[in-house]
Amino acid sequence: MKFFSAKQIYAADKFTIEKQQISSIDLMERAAIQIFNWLHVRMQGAQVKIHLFCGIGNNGGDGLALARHLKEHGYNIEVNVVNYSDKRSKDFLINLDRLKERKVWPNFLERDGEFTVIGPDDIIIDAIFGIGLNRSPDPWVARLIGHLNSSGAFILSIDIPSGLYMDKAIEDVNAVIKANHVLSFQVPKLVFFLPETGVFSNQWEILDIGLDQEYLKDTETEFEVIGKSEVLPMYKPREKFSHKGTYGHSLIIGGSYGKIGAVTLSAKACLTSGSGLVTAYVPRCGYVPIQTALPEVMVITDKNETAIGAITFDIKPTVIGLGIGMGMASETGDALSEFLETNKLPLVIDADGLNLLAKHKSFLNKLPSKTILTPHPKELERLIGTWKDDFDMLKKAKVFSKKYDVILTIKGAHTMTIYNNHGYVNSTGNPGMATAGSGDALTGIITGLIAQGYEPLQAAIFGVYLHGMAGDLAIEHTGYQALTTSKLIDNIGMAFVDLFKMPEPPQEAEPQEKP
Ligand SMILES: NC(=O)C1=CN([C@@H]2O[C@H](COP(=O)(O)OP(=O)(O)OC[C@H]3O[C@@H](n4cnc5c(N)ncnc54)[C@H](O)[C@@H]3O)[C@@H](O)[C@H]2O)[C@H](O)CC1
Ligand SMILES: [K+]
Repeated sequence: MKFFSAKQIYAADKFTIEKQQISSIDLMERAAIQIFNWLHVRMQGAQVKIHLFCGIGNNGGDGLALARHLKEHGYNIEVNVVNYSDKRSKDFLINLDRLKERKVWPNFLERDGEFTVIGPDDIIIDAIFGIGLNRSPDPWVARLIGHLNSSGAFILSIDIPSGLYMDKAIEDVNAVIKANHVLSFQVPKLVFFLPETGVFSNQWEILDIGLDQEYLKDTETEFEVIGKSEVLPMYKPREKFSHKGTYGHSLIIGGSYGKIGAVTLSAKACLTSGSGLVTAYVPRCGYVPIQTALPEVMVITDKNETAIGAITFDIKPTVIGLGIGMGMASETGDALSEFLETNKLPLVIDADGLNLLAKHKSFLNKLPSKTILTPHPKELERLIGTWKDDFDMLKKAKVFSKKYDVILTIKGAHTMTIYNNHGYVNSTGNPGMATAGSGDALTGIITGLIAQGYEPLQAAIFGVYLHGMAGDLAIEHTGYQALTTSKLIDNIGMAFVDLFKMPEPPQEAEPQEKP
């Protein structure tokens, strides 16, 4: 699914209105009915106090239309208009009139007014700002937002938590609604996935308001979210008359004294993701542990006992995964430098491999095109320098990726793969995966996919998805805390199987229009 900019969403509205021959107020009504149905299915008429806070734009208009439906179904509502500007939108005004016709009189909140008391068991509907926010809220609106956040009430945000911008960082974290749940229209918003802004939406879901599918399909976007429907077409089925040579030979280079386990995990993940053959290249101290732990994996040892001192081998691998547990010894750096001079094989580089690239920036010019780098944020910082905020980070990552023609897979709650000015945001994975060796497994999976003939960019995107899905399947038996990388690797097979599972049918009753 794509991430659209606010401008593209407005264009989608316009396109839909023209094509479906409806008016903008009809689209707003659809949006409000969807939200009403969502609430009504869950609340079943419960008389919990619902405080609606509506701005003066179309987000506020959605809130007013929702208030009307709630009123008509006997809910216990109180409507507040957050009167932050006199430039009220047309559809806001139409819905204000429709509400007044039903004898609902909103409170108009002004700069110097008092705010209503809200109990912790009440519900707040946040319809103050939507995707149209373009400057910081006035201090009194920020104060109101703080009042709502500290009320302890459940906050349901319409479209986006008020105070979040669609395309830039927050200036004042105290002027953003902390939503318990967000009902967002038609498409996910990039800010739900970025670490600094994602924290304002505890949970979110998308409501279909019938925007034109053709427009959504044909419009190019800078970022997209990667789910099952995006990776399924990438999957390469196994051929009946194939043999292990068909699926490539991966070489995993890394390890140092005390960190042989990293290579073991990576090699195992590589094998499990389908690489035909896997060889580990490790210092001598790694020979016995890897041969013992992984009988399927071949081992080549370095001349040195405890750290890699020369990267030379007489096998012909398809792809190399490099850097896990490798350490930063100066002779290892020299070995990497020499290796990069002549290497033409596709590379996946992680951990100390990345730290060595950051330490010797000249190495970056020696990387084959479309080398995959898999940094976590600290490793990324060493490569691209510091950033002001998430948007700045994405900008710098794109510049870096372009400069060196590398694929950047930036690890996090929503791992993002950046290449060719485009970002692919992963949707699988869970906090249990913040555990030792998780990244080593990812390197192994991506390497294993390249071995089988996946293009590097596809291997990075698909590998990240499978890694997250394996983690998601594993926690069903372990919970977050007890998830180990070994257990994640044990679930890679089922992550492939899951690609072909149909989604479960919805459990809820069908939402209804008005009775
Ligand atoms: N296709 C859809 O997704 C639909 C979405 N709908 C809803 O419409 C809003 C977007 O509405 P818009 O009027 O463009 O913006 P806002 O409601 O966010 O209103 C902001 C309003 O105020 C001005 N403004 C911006 N920042 C400030 C500020 N700091 N202080 C004062 N005023 C400010 C700005 O110029 C706007 O005019 C979307 O989120 C959905 O909720 C439709 O209802 C259906 C289709
Ligand atoms: K909102």
